[in-house]
Amino acid sequence: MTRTRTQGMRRADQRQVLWRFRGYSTPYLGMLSLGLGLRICEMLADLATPWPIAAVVDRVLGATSAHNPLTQLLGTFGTGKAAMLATAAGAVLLTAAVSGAFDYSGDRVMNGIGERMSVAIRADAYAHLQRLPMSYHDRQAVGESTSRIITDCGRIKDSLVALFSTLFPGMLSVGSFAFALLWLNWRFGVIGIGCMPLVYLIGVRNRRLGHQAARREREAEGHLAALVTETLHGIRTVHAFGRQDLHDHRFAVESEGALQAGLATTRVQALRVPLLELATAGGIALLLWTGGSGVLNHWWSVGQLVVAVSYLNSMVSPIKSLSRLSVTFAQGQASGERILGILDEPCSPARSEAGLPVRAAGRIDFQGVSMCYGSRPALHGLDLTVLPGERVALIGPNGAGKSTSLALIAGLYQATHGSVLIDGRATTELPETWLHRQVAVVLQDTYLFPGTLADNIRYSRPDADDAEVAEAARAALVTDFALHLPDGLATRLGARGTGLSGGQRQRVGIARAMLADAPIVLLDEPTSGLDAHAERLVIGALERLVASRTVVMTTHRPALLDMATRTVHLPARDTGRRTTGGRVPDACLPGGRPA
Ligand SMILES: Nc1ncnc2c1ncn2[C@@H]1O[C@H](COP(=O)(O)OP(=O)(O)OP(=O)(O)O)[C@@H](O)[C@H]1O
Repeated sequence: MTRTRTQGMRRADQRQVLWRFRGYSTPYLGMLSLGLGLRICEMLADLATPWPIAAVVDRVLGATSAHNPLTQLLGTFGTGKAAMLATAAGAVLLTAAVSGAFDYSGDRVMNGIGERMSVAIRADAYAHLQRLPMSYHDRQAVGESTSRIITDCGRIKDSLVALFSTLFPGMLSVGSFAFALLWLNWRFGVIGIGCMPLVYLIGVRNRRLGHQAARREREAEGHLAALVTETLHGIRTVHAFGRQDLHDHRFAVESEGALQAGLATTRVQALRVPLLELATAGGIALLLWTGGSGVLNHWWSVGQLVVAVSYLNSMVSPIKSLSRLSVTFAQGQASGERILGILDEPCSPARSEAGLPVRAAGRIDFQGVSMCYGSRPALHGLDLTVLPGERVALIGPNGAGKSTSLALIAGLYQATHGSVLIDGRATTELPETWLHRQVAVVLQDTYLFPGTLADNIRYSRPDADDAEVAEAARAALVTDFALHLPDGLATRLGARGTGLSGGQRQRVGIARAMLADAPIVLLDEPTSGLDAHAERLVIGALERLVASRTVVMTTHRPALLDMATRTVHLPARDTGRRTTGGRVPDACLPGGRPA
């Protein structure tokens, strides 16, 4: 009983998944009507297709024409047998050409709707993913997110294209042929319609099995993508330690999962065709038997039986396509769930900048701030005030929470207890866009994007003109090494800035921060990986960056510490509280609140 209820609920949820994307079709309702109109015209041409053949059978080849109203039309261009055959042949060609033209236009319109909708879904999912808080990205592997945006959106596209180019026209075809059979003779109609429930049941069963298999397959593929991305990110380490075999093994384990899920999908697909063939062959056998008896009893003509068999045959092809859709939709549904898994994650709300100064004075307050990453505590009861223009260095052992403190100022995370304030306003209440303009960050390793050196400097302020970029590059000592590059600041960088040394990348990071011209500068161990010479150069650049700004830095390097006007010591987590008090949580509850 419970199981049945759960299954029922799950099925309702599944329907909801597809329904949730309906809003994306609104801009294309006009196109949709046009596409349906074209499909109806195509359908009418398809319905006319067997009639010239039937007329030939009934009037030219000598069968009875009494029951076939269209035989008269055969004589339009002459009543000689040759003329009538030529008329029938021309009519067959004409209906095929008309049907083909409508098929082509209908396909273009309907496929276009599916393609456009899926592009919009992918764009929204990507935009939303980028705006999700760091806590989401911490728990989601990069490869997994990539796989969702690329592969899952691709599967949704396949489903939408199938919906518009196969499901709608297929249902229209099946319905029209069934109706035409009914119009020909109620017995034919009953046989045609009788096949449908069986076909529907086969489709439903396939969809249910296919959905489970597709969900397992997509999860396994997501894990594979995560594995590949992580290995390639760490490819230098892989080569340095020669551990390719280890990664081969991990890949093989994940691949096995994907293989089993893929095979399950194949099994579902393979069963579909024989079941369907059986159902439709039964229908045609019944039609031949009933139809043949009707011809023998002179209830209808041979030509009409030909038309009926042709209609039933024509019903089979869309029915097969429709049943094939069950697996496509099952995959689309599983992928839809994974995309909704992104779209349903809450982003921080957009806030107005009204009443905020263009430029903050630069005061920072930590008021009893504690921070947990999930259930892992990172910072405990920190009270600290940094006045405008001060340069504070946070020092302490590894894991004391120094980087976490900087991340809280930059608004990358929210404190689980207490508040971080900028000019007296809690960062959680500030609009993200405003906060990002007030805070510039130089990290331990500057990430460079594909593009030129100048593009990478301009990343912090896209509206900066060339002169401003060149000035930032000069002040951050980027020009010194850019002069030796083939195209200066216009030199294109390799992926993640390959071709530049660590110190050079840091100087580009400093130029970025300079161009941002923010009143608050955060330095997170910006010289930690550099040799003494590179460090001297980077510190030279940093001295220009920090002038007359509020600076909070973390560093273990004495040369950088010399730039600080004050140092604050953060203790190791288990040694208790920091200087000015605040309760120290021993653990964090799973919800992220300090215990
Ligand atoms: N994104 C994260 N997810 C989960 N735990 C994290 C994350 N970032 C940091 N931590 C944990 O929080 C604690 C504080 O880390 P943090 O990086 O702030 O320390 P730190 O003082 O800057 O250390 P270090 O001197 O080694 O850079 C550590 O125990 C760390 O493992």
